[in-house]
Amino acid sequence: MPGKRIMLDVLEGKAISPPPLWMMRQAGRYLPEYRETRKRAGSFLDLCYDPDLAVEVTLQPIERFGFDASILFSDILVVPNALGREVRFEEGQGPILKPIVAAEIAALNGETFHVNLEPVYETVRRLRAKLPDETTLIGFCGAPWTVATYMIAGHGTPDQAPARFFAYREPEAFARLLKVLADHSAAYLIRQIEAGADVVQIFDSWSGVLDEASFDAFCVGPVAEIVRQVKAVHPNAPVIGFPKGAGERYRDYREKTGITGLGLDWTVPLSMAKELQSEGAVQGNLDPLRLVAGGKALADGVDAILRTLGAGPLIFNLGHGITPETPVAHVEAMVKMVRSHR
Ligand SMILES: Cc1c2[nH]c(c1CCC(=O)O)Cc1[nH]c(c(CCC(=O)O)c1C)Cc1[nH]c(c(CCC(=O)O)c1C)Cc1[nH]c(c(C)c1CCC(=O)O)C2
Repeated sequence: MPGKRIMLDVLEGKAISPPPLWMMRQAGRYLPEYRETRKRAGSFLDLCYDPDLAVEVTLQPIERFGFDASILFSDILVVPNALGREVRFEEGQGPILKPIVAAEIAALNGETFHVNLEPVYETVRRLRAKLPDETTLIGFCGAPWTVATYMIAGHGTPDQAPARFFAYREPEAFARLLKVLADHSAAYLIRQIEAGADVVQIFDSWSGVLDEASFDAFCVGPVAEIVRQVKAVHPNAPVIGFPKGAGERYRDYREKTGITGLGLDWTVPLSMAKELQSEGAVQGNLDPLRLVAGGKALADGVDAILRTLGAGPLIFNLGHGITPETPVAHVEAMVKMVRSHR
């Protein structure tokens, strides 16, 4: 059926064979054409805020591989940046922010939030106009907990100890930070939907470092609040939640947050993924390192997912972002394997 966005059918609970396919971080450094465009932008954030260049890199993986979905090229850290926090990306180091202290949280200022993010909305509008009809356009934001971890530490850490300490030592300031982030992230997603995003995904990359009570309070609660606010304005917009590393807590994340689709990291057992699929669409979950390795490791990984989950509502994806050292030929091989599944 020409012009049909099959990923939206899957998010309504339908099984489609072969399943729709896209990759987290599909526009990025593993692509030579991305590295070329990247050289023309000043900083990484300049690239995110330049609609001409952001549209160009968003479309690169669609043109090369014909994925079923396109994800807006941006970063989760544009939200703190638009709230007035300093954010930089250092070559080979990842993000650097000015660490926020408790006393600064009350002063976080959303007055020019949407003005600052207007280039992102413009990118979404142009993408929807340029993409093939059958390509689903995904908007996104980071979950409040994950964004807060970078705001507090000022950089990536292996276990997010600075944010966990902050949450325990300054509970009121921390709750306020999560609330500011949830409200602004919801408003940001609503604007992306109004600009043309068909689906939005909430990346909770660091949900796996929390104990049970903190997971409920810092991940589930704020994501549920975002979903509530988005659905109040756009009741039919599908929302995908990706609580990376949530383990056992994947079991009730969808129900407690109200998300439509559930993004699975590669450690989620396929037997559990199959159970989760009985409640609605799942997305995932190939280990990105199988894609780097290629050959039998890749074929076995793809095959296991398709065999176990292929008869239910599945969006084929990686279990986390593609890594820069991935050979393009391995991506081509994966696309062929998924597309030949019947
Ligand atoms: C935690 C997080 C961030 N950003 C993001 C997350 C959540 C997903 C995840 O866990 O990976 C989300 C993100 N970042 C980027 C996208 C683009 C859309 C896509 O293709 O998926 C998305 C969805 C581009 C990017 N974001 C970044 C790059 C690389 C920077 C460059 O090209 O110079 C890209 C393409 C930089 C970034 N941005 C961030 C980090 C930690 C880094 C450095 C590590 C790295 O380089 O991979 C924060």
